Amino acid sequence: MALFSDRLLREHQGAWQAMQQHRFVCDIEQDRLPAAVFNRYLVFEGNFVATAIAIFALGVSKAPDIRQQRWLIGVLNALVDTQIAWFEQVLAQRQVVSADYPDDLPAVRRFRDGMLQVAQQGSYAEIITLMFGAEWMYYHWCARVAKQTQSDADLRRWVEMHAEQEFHQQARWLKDELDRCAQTLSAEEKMALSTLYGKVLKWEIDFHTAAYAD
Ligand SMILES: Cc1ncc(CO)c(N)n1
Repeated sequence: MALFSDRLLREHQGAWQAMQQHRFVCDIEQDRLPAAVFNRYLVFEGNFVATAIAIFALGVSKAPDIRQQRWLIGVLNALVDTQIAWFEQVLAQRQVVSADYPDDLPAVRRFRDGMLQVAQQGSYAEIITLMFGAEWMYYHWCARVAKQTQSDADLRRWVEMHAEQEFHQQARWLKDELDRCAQTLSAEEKMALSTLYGKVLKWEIDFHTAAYAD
């Protein structure tokens, strides 16, 4: 049986490829991402991790049963403990001060507010679509790029964190969970999720472009 998640990937192949071949991704793959771009990305990305915590928390509150809640709380723990701690340490060590960077760039705001608004107002299936959109895409480029060298140790660690088994399983769980949700959705609801998935990829592309000041 054709999986709904695979249908989304197929329907948005163009945006998927644009993200996989994004300047940011290719610069990392070729070990030529300017440190200033990475620092700027770290500020935006650190803020997004805080948003992701809010999104997953809304997922916990809207989840159909304890099985999903147990898993999502595990994800929340990883974000709250491992990821947030990593940002605090890396930003301090690189002497990156968040206040020195713009906090109102349209592309960064659109991604954050778009994701958060859907999570607040939308269904559990919409939340799973958001995070499947973000994580499955991210795992794929990080797994590819991790085969190459990153001279910046912090950048190397960041890529590894998203190419590792634990993150792969997290992204995989979202894919399976989306397929499980889709079994009980109407054709119209599935069409709406496909549109949402396309928006997430578009927001992601623009978010990554915003790391470049030019
Ligand atoms: C911007 C962005 N998209 C997706 C992921 C994957 O969780 C991430 N960490 N950051």
